[in-house]
Amino acid sequence: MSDTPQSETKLALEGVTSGYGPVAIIKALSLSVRKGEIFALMGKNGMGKTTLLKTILGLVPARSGDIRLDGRSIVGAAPKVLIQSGVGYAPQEQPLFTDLSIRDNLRLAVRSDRELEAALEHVFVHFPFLRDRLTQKAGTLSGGEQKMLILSRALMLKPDLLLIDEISEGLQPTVIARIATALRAERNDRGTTILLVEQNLNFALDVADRWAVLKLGEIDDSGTAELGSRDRILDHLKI
Ligand SMILES: Nc1ncnc2c1ncn2[C@@H]1O[C@H](COP(=O)(O)OP(=O)(O)OP(=O)(O)O)[C@@H](O)[C@H]1O
Repeated sequence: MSDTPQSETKLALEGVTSGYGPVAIIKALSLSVRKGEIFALMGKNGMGKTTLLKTILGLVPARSGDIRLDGRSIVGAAPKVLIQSGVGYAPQEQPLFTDLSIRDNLRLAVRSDRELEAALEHVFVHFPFLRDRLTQKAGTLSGGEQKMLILSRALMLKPDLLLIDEISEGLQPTVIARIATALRAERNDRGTTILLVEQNLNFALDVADRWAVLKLGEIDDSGTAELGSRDRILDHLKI
């Protein structure tokens, strides 16, 4: 997976090991994501997908190896600094403040009220329903609407690299289709690079250019999203 020329690489992991306490979850993993690419990382429960995203963001420290963004090492960088310099993160756990309004939840993603208005316009392009519901408490949104709000928050600072953790989990096909449209538009219009952790194979293969399967913290298989990928990935996801 390291055949990509350096000039076209947005994100490169080289021999990265990370985990919790003495336990290594990600094991000497190497992965490279090209600029403007949508890359789907799949794997069964507990294989380390979320840990990998958190390691990229610095929420879980890399014990060894290197992580490079646009060719520069980001190991040891503070998550806040990475987010302010163009990395968007839509976490799997519901990270909304349910008693706060939609506007206030989105306000948390930007540095000033001045930045807020322009950022809101950017997310309204993808999810126009939010425009009329800014004062509504986030906790009163449906599950699907909350996921769209979580994604909107990650999009507020117009990231160059978007890390998304199982956004499709528990969602109806119509909501998944809206999210797929938004992700394609972000990539096509702005060249955003997207690393997607997914269990929904149809959604992943619908939006992704390439995929990899993670097994016990290592890349078990990888390929381009094309006819034939489905059965190959399904084989890896069998219990
Ligand atoms: N904070 C933590 N402390 C200790 N172990 C953890 C912690 N978070 C996750 N783990 C363990 O790390 C392993 C990988 O978890 P991770 O959440 O990265 O997997 P995943 O592939 O994202 O799974 P899922 O698809 O179920 O979300 C699991 O065995 C999990 O129990």
